[in-house]
Amino acid sequence: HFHSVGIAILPELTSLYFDCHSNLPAFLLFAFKDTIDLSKFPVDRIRNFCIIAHIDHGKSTLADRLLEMTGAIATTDKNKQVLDKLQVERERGITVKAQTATLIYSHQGQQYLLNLIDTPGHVDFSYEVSRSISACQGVLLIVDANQGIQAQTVANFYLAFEAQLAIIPVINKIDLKNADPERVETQIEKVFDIPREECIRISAKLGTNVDKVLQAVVDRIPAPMASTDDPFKALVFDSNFDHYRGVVANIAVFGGRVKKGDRIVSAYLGKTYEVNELGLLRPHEHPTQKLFAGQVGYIIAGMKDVKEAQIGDTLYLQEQPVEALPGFKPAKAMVFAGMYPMDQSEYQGLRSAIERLTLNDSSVTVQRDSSMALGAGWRLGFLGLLHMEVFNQRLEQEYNASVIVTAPTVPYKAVLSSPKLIKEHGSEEITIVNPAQFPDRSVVSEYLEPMVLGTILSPDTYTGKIMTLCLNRRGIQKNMVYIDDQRVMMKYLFPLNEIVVDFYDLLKSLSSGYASFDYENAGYQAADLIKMNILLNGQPVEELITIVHRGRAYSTGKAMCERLKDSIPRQMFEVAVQASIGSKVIARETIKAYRKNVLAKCYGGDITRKMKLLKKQAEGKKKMRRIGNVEVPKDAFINVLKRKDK
Ligand SMILES: Nc1nc2c(ncn2[C@@H]2O[C@H](COP(=O)(O)OP(=O)(O)OP(=O)(O)O)[C@@H](O)[C@H]2O)c(=O)[nH]1
Repeated sequence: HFHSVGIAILPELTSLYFDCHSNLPAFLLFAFKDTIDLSKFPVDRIRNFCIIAHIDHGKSTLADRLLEMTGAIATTDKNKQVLDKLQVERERGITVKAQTATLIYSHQGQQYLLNLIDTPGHVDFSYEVSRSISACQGVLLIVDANQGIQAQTVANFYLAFEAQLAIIPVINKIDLKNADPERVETQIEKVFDIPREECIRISAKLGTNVDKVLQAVVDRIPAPMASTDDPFKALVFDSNFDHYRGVVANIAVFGGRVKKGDRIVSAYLGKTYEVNELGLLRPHEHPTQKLFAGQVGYIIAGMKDVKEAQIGDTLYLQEQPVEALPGFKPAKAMVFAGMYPMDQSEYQGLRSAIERLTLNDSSVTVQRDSSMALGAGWRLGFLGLLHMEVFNQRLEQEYNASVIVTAPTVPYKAVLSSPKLIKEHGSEEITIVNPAQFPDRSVVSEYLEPMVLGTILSPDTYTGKIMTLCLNRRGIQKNMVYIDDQRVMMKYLFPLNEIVVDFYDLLKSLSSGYASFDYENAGYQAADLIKMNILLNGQPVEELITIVHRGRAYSTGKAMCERLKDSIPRQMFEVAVQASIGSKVIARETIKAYRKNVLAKCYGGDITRKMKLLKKQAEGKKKMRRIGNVEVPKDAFINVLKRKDK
């Protein structure tokens, strides 16, 4: 038996041998390390938890330390943010997709199986947090010892609190010079009503007190309520797509057991599949023979599309049907934008890139769309603007696709008054995700706009500026409380449209980075809305059709024209930039003519330099969209919406 194992894993053995200076212990160590007998972990020695926090408070760093301390990964400098696998995640230093890892931890002579789910901190991805929470019994709520409680700390706390999970407050970054754990403990007592004695002070970076976190996980988080004697029942809490093996679903087993070869049914679609592979995520896939009640792992069962492994779906054995678990609400798209290929010849390529990317992100909604100006394309729905930017960046980076993205819009509603239209749509109320299709006032009895309840936390020195900003964005203050002697928490009701593009950036800059913001859906409200067109030399620009509040039409139109003037380079002729409502022009700017001669820099006849410059100019042009005879840089469509409130 040893011989066969030894040959199969020789490279690992060699390196272990050098570490240990003795062949045999290394050999045994590896042999033990690689075989996990899951049946040795009865339910009472399993803990399922996730780490939740405001962005950058150190979730991923703490996850790395926990993985290292339990031997799931080696202690090297290379293991920074091991769970952040995507290129965008590493570049932007943010977690976009929740990841799972199983750890084996020895505590007071017992071995425990700990399932850790790392979650993203940004508001756009709070949907990932709520689904991670549904697979857990407890959370580590991380708070930065310097920054204290922030908006997402509050939002995430309530997600865990409402799900009745055990909450372990962890104060991170105590190594920082300005760390003030005392003050953070006061905030935790005041805002969350958790006694300060329950807080664990750590430095995830240096590893200080991280062992106490592991102990607390075992001592304070209850074991899952699940029994291996029940019929098999599992919750799909995440899924992703692998080109070779199909859908890999992450599951939390709520009862019974499942093994390779079993025939399972997805409750949502009622389809039957055969289990090809299953196992743990440590954090890389680690196949096992079975998965038992209480455990968290992955399963591959020949599903061809992530839609077959719906998040929140229940899996059960074909011969033992069970009642489906409650599941959870599907993610709701809050921001819509059109996506079109730069050139219609790239349509097929872009289609397959979008298809492949959405295979892995089921929260993006895709509808085919077409426009006179842009040709055939799609209208995509995202959870927020960052989500949209990340998706766009992934399209460009991972699939080398070049796309035109139209100005983002929120889902408005209209209550129709025309019986003909009501019949056509099959209902009185319609949702409008494409401003070009905004119905005229004459056929509508009421327009409705989506609202959100925003939470802002900030040092009180910025309160005045923040209140002015909120007022400018049609915000209505609902509440304001002090969470300690210097910091305030404010609640505002906003139209989603007013905060979706740049509110967060402005809030950050006017508070020197100290204020934080989060929001949740707050239904719809009636609003006086109109459609505004932007024209370039008299030609309407479809990407820039905007729905505005009537009272804002003039100022928004003026600001958009001004910004468009700044984003469009001068052309060889004069360009008029206009905003209009119906046929009435409400604002105008002029871009003066200018002749750009790229060859002016070349003296004489160096032909290769000349060719190089011409090529560079042609590449620059590819990033431009031609409207009438005007060249517009493709990022102008989004930049033009970003306001510069004072
Ligand atoms: N000084 C100090 N820095 C830390 C500590 N823990 C994390 N950091 C740093 O804080 C920054 C953010 O840490 P991450 O672990 O990426 O934070 P996160 O909460 O996972 O961030 P998101 O995934 O984007 O929500 C990184 O630069 C870390 O190096 C700590 O204990 N001390």
